[in-house]
Amino acid sequence: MLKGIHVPLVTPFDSAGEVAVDAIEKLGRHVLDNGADGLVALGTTGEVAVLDPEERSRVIEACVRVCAGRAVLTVGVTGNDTRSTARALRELPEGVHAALVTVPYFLRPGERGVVAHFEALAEEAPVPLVIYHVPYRTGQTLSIATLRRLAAHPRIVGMKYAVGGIDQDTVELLGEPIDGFDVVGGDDVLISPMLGLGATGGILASAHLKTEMFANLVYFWRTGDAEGARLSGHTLARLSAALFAEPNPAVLKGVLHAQGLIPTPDVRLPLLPASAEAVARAVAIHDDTW
Ligand SMILES: O=C(O)C1=N[C@H](C(=O)O)C[C@H](O)C1
Repeated sequence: MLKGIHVPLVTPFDSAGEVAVDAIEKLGRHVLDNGADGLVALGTTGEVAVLDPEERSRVIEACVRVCAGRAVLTVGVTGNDTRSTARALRELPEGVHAALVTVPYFLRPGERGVVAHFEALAEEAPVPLVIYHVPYRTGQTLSIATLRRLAAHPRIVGMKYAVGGIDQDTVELLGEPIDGFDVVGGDDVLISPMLGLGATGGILASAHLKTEMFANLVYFWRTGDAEGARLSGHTLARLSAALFAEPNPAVLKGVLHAQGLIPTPDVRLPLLPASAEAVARAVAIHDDTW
């Protein structure tokens, strides 16, 4: 289900600070036209934490319209308590294909708690689950044994793996692929080595830009063109590093606005707008990338 490039859409705001639904649709169509395999609504990049429930629904509905009949739509469902996360999952509308569910953050319930959480959610969810494993944000590490146990669940179909590096666990996890379970990269700068090790794709904020090149990167690794993959991987990593120079998605929104793809570069507090220098640097690297 999670093969190729999936773009976690930013949530554009208009000049009055409201969610710009038209811009979501325009941007979603733009990245799909340029080779993305799917969209992710309400990711970290979509500033899910600062949207109220009604805004979240409007974002999901816009993405359902964009993806209908043409692409995979995954929706981020955040929460660190099992009951309210299960409720949010049950409320997902038709047209959503999978839910990206974060390992419970901040509480640090331990590995057994994490397994119990996901097993309970998998029973209730109307769509398959993709686990978002990002220990530097959640504060909860997971062993290989736990990852494999979760992967064996028939309703858990993949994992966005973003541990901030590539270590022995990464190599072990990708070294023995599990049938029906896709591991996708979620640390943008590391996507090329992750694909080289066997990740099936990526959920990458950076892929709003140079989407076709990101799609080609997946294709190069899949078809064994190591030279092409290495070259585009290094080039795209430079772009990603510039986009993540300040807290995501501030710089990315600055670049998308500079390109006329979203009406304002605005983010909501506690995020601050990107500095002019960071945006100018990312624009320069972007314009120099092919
Ligand atoms: O929203 C997402 O999904 C992503 N969030 C990550 C982050 O903000 O740290 C980055 C990744 O590109 C996708």
